[in-house]
Amino acid sequence: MPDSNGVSGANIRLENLTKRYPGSAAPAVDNVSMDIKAGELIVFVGPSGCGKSTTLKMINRLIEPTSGKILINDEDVTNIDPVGLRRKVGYAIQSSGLFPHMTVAQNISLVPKMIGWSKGRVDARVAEMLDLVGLDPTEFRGRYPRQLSGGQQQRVGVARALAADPPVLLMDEPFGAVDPITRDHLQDELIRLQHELHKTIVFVTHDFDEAIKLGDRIAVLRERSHIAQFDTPEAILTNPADDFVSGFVGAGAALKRLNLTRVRDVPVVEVPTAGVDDPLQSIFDIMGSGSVTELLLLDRHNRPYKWLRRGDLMRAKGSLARAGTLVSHHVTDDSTLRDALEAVLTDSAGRVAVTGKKGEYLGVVDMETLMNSVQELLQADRLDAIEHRAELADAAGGQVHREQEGAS
Ligand SMILES: Nc1ncnc2c1ncn2[C@@H]1O[C@H](COP(=O)(O)OP(=O)(O)OP(=O)(O)O)[C@@H](O)[C@H]1O
Repeated sequence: MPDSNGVSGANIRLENLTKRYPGSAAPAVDNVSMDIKAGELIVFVGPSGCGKSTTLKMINRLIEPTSGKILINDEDVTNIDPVGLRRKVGYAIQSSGLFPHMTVAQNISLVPKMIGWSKGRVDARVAEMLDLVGLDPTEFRGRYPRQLSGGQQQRVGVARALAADPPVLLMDEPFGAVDPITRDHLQDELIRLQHELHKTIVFVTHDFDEAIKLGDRIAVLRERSHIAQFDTPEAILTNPADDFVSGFVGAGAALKRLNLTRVRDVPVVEVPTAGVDDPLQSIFDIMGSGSVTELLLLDRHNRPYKWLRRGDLMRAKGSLARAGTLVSHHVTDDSTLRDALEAVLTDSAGRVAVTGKKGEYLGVVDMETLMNSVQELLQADRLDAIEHRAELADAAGGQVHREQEGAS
C-alpha cells in the first residue's frame, strides 16, 4: 500500500557493484554506485552489451555480484533468502517469460503461492491483477500464453511481476518484442499503473525515446555500466554531459522534448461550439457573428462530432445530417505534445480537438499553441540547466573549501 505520501516503493542503493564473468578479461559491470529513491521510475539506457541487464539482474540476485553491495531499504539483499527476495522484487522480461504449459492464472499466482497465500486470496489477486493490466479476468484467466497476442502476454508478464505487491519492480526490455503501436500502448499503461502504484521501478531499454517517455530519471550507461549521466530526461536532453550522451540523445532533442509534456499541461484554445440538437438558427447566429468561420458540433454526450464551416451551413438546407466534416481524430488531455503535433500536422485545417477521460470536449490544440509551448518549455529547461550547473559549482566550491580547511 502507498504510504501517506503515496509512495509504496523502496530505496535501492548500489554500492561499488562489480560483476566479472568467469573467463572474461574485463568486468561486465565495473564499480557502479547509484542511489534510487522510493517510488522512482529509473531507466537504464545504453548500447548493447554495456552491462544493463547484468546490473539489473544483480538487484534480485539472478546474477551474483563479484563484489559490492545492493541495499533495498537499507537491507543488504545478500542477507535476504530467495523467497523473501521474490516478495520484495518483481521481475518482468522481454517476451513476457510466461511458462507456456501454465494458464494465465497459474502464471500470475506463482509468487503469491510460493510465499504461502491462501487459495482464496490468490484467486482474488489474479482477478485484481488482470483488471489492473486491462484484461478481462473471466476471459483470460484460463488461457495459455500461446492463446494470447504479444501485447497481452506482456501485460500478463507485468501482472505476474506485480502479483505479490513487491515494492520494487525490475523490467528488462519488457516491451522490446512487440510492434511499435502495442509498445506505445504498453508504455502508456505502465505510466498509468505507476501513477496508481508508486513502485520503485528499474527499467532497462536501449531505446532512448522509451527512456525519456518513461523515466523520472535516466541513467545513461556506457561500457561496463559506467554511468555517463544520471539525471532527469529534461536535463539530459537540454544539457547532455558529454559527446557519448549527445550521441545517444541523437538528433531532434526539441522533438523528443515534446514527448515529455502532456496536452493537459498546455493552454488549449476555445473554439465556438454547438450541440447536435441545437436549432439550426442558433448555429447560424453563432456563425453570423463577426469572425466565426468554423464551429465544432458536439454530440449528445458532449463529444466532438463534426467541424462545421460557414459554407457547410449554406449547403445544409435545413438539416445538419450531411453538413460538415466528421471529427476523424482527436487527442486526449493525457496525450503527449508529440502526438498532438502529429495530429495537427496531418489535419488539413491544422488543429485537433482535445477530449477528456470520457471523450468529452475540452478544447482545441493548434500549431500556434504548440509552437508557443515548445518555446517556453525549452527556455525553462535552459534556465533550469543553468541553475543546476550553478548549484553543482557551489557544491564543488564548498567541498574544496572544506578540504582546504581540513588540510590547514
Ligand atoms: N553469462 C555470461 N557469461 C559471460 N559473459 C556474459 C554473460 N552474460 C553477459 N555477458 C557479457 O557481459 C557484458 C554485458 O552484458 P549485458 O547482457 O549485461 O549487456 P546489456 O547492456 O544488457 O546488453 P543488451 O542491450 O544487448 O541486452 C557483455 O559483454 C556480455 O557479452
